[in-house]
Amino acid sequence: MTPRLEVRNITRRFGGVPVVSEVSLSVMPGQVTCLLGPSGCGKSTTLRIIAGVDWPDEGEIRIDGERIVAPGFFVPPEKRGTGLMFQDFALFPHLSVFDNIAFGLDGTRTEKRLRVHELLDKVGLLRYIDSYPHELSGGEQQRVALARALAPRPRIMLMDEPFSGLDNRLRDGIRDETLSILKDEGTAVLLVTHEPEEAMRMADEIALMRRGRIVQQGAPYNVYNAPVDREAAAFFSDINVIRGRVQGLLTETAFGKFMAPGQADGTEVEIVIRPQHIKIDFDRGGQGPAPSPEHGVWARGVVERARFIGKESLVEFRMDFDGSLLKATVPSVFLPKAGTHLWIAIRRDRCFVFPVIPSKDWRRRAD
Ligand SMILES: Nc1ncnc2c1ncn2[C@@H]1O[C@H](COP(=O)(O)OP(=O)(O)OP(=O)(O)O)[C@@H](O)[C@H]1O
Repeated sequence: MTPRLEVRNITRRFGGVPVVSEVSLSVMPGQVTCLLGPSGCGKSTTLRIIAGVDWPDEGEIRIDGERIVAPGFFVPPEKRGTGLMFQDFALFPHLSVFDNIAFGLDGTRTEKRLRVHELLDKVGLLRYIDSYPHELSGGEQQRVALARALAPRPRIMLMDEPFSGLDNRLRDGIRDETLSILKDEGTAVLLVTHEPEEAMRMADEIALMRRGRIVQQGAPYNVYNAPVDREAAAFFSDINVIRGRVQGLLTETAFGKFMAPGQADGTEVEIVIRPQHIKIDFDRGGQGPAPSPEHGVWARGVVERARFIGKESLVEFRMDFDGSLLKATVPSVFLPKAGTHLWIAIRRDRCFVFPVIPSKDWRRRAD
């Protein structure tokens, strides 16, 4: 199937410094792809290039297989069939809801009325058709902005942090509603966000961006459960890092030996595990032999501190093996006293093993 949007190797430099480097990504018809990454990594610049308000120094962009950007070739923004929605993409204050939505529409008055009615019905705001933006709440204005962006049936919707201006209580509801309207219209979407939860909630596909590059693209489940490196794992949640050195393909840790396939002897490796994947054996209070292996491999540690953090508790351990610290989140309120000895377990299939990359090399690797 031809991708709705295909970005091939685009690079953009400002003052000779690359801000977007060899970025390639695609969005299939009817799919939501999230461009996810920390502030300043080049997400908005990529989106602006696709929208046609900026241009790349190198690379090519196609929509439905048609070239819209290539060296020496540039289709103007209004001819690309893209819809835009930004956080501060305000409605026209002097126009009614109807006129705001009909603004970019071609066709007869009747055709426009039909389309505006259809969209206002979808966003549940038909009763406000003759109201003015200042008479609507922030969430309602957002829904009108969505209807306006969708009105001309864009081939692809480009959304830049469209929900970040909304207060927390509203945000989840509007996000879900927006997603169902976009799916209902069959619109392909490229959504820029710096929030992993938002990307996981909205995306069919996540493109993870860092220092101007896409470092991983895949379904949310895969990006979360098979991160390419430690930094990718840490972007989605708090992590534990267990350090070790490879000897004959194995690394010795508090939890026994770990396989480190493909790593040469002497290589320093990091075993990464999320705090929610660590189990605690509360029954035997760290006494006696290690518990049964059904929850994984066990090691003993002493509680350093325990805190209640909402729906769960966070327990920090100092490991007997090497004095390192590990964090575990446990459901409900369970706050063991500091100094208590406990057995804790990790499942090998929840661990990711990565070679250590010295921090000074991160930038070199990205450039
Ligand atoms: N016109 C410009 N001239 C010079 N530098 C720019 C320009 N536009 C963006 N940059 C720089 O490029 C980098 C990437 O910016 P961009 O807005 O694309 O990042 P972002 O990932 O969208 O971040 P945020 O989430 O904070 O908006 C930043 O360091 C920014 O200062």
